[in-house]
Amino acid sequence: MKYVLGIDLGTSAVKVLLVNQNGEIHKETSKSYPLIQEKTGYSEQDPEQWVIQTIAAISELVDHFDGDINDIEGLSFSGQMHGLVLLDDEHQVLRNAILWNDTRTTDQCRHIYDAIGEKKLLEITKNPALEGFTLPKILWVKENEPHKYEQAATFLLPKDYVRYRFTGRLHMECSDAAGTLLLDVASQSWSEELCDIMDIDPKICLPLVKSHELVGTITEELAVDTGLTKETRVFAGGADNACGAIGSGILSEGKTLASIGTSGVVLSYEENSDLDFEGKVHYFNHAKENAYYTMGVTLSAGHSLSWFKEVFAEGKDFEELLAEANQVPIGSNGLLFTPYLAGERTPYADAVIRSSFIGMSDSHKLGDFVRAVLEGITFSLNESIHIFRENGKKIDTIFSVGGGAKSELWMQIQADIFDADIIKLETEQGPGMGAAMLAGVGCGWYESLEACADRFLEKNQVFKPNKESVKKYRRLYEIYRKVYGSTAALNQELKEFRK
Ligand SMILES: Nc1ncnc2c1ncn2[C@@H]1O[C@H](COP(=O)(O)OP(=O)(O)O)[C@@H](O)[C@H]1O
Ligand SMILES: O=C(CO)[C@@H](O)[C@H](O)COP(=O)(O)O
Repeated sequence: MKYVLGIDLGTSAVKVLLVNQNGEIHKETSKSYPLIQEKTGYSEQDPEQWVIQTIAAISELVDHFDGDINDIEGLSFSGQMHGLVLLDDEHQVLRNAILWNDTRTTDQCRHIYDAIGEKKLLEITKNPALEGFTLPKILWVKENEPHKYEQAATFLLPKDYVRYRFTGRLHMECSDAAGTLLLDVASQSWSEELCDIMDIDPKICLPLVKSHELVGTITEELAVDTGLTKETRVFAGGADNACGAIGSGILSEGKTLASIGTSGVVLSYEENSDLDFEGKVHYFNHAKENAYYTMGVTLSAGHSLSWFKEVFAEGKDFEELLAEANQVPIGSNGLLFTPYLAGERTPYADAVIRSSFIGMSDSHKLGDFVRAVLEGITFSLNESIHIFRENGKKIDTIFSVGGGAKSELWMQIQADIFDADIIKLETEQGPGMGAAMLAGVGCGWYESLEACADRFLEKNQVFKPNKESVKKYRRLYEIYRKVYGSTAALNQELKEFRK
């Protein structure tokens, strides 16, 4: 039996799947790394930690592998999007990576609009200027750390950096490059016009490769560190949401994905690059060739639950917390939560907004708060579904992945709030499975991603919406939607008191 590795470089941890030719997960490992949050709105990670923990996860997996190591034929990557990794001309990292959920770049976004105009930006990149994207981060470094910017020879996205360390080869890959705001999404090439207008040397943009492309084999050093053979083939991989889509079989029109990882995402497959959502949702290249997807993003989805657990329920694990929430009725006994811990993207592109608990009373217990957090995150994702439905998309079935899909309670809450069937696959690790599928197709096991998906992906469970619960949640959702408007101005005033 032959195997591949699917490596998902998430925000909370790197997760590695060892998958065989039938799509069965033979082994999996995970290693976490911290977020560095110097100030409110800042979010960074040390790229060296990604490399160290990826090597540690693979070598642990290899140590426990009882087969022939030569049978692990290839690997590929899925990665958290948008994060800026700057390298000097000797390929040394110049500063911590500035991540997708870092919102320090509001001024730079304004500058982009002033320089290009919203219409032109949408024409080229298909997306608005949002704080999380990479171009505003490059401009922030240029303005605030000019000495670092002057030394920068190139930039990379998180998984492209780890792949570079595995192979010694520098590339960027299209599905991730789409999230930089420097790519002409329709032609899948860097926009020289944008570089020119933003006064960025186009030489810092690396050659682009496709997700399934073979970029090389692992270096001798990495083979020693991981225990893999140096013949192990490395395929480019994709943005985590594009890989999550592949790993859930979102490979044709009409299919929808909900992912609850650190962020939350609702994603819809698009055949064409010429639809117009007026920038209300993100519009990126898929990791399947010549395909696209649209997507709404909740910045702090799983992150809100992890934050709550760390601050208010230290020592409890997720299962215990969710069991308490399961004792609480729909609506959390009148408690509502908005998941704006680090600002928001869809539908409110607002870096200043912060979270609220509305309706707290002295009768509320821990379980009420946990349920309110789960419901608030899911209401936020429902706002993206709302946009898709308003634009004529029929959404009656949704594939759900990410850490949040480990919980049956949360899957049922999704079914009831989204009013759609929620499908759980054999693994909740869609992005890692998508990366493994790119490697499997790259190794020639299957002639297409679709053929691979037919063999690899199996439904495990379907969560159906309950009519009574759907009705209750509709009423609550209307109340939830009023919270943003009622708290936006208050948060502007509170801004000066933040760290
Ligand atoms: N047992 C669980 N039940 C529900 N949610 C969980 C559970 N375990 C983890 N999570 C959620 O999943 C999130 C991590 O999901 P993951 O997909 O691994 O994220 P990332 O890819 O961003 O690192 C955590 O922030 C947490 O909120
Ligand atoms: O910024 C986005 C998408 O635009 C995020 O979805 C990141 O790609 C991080 O993903 P997770 O770590 O939450 O999977």
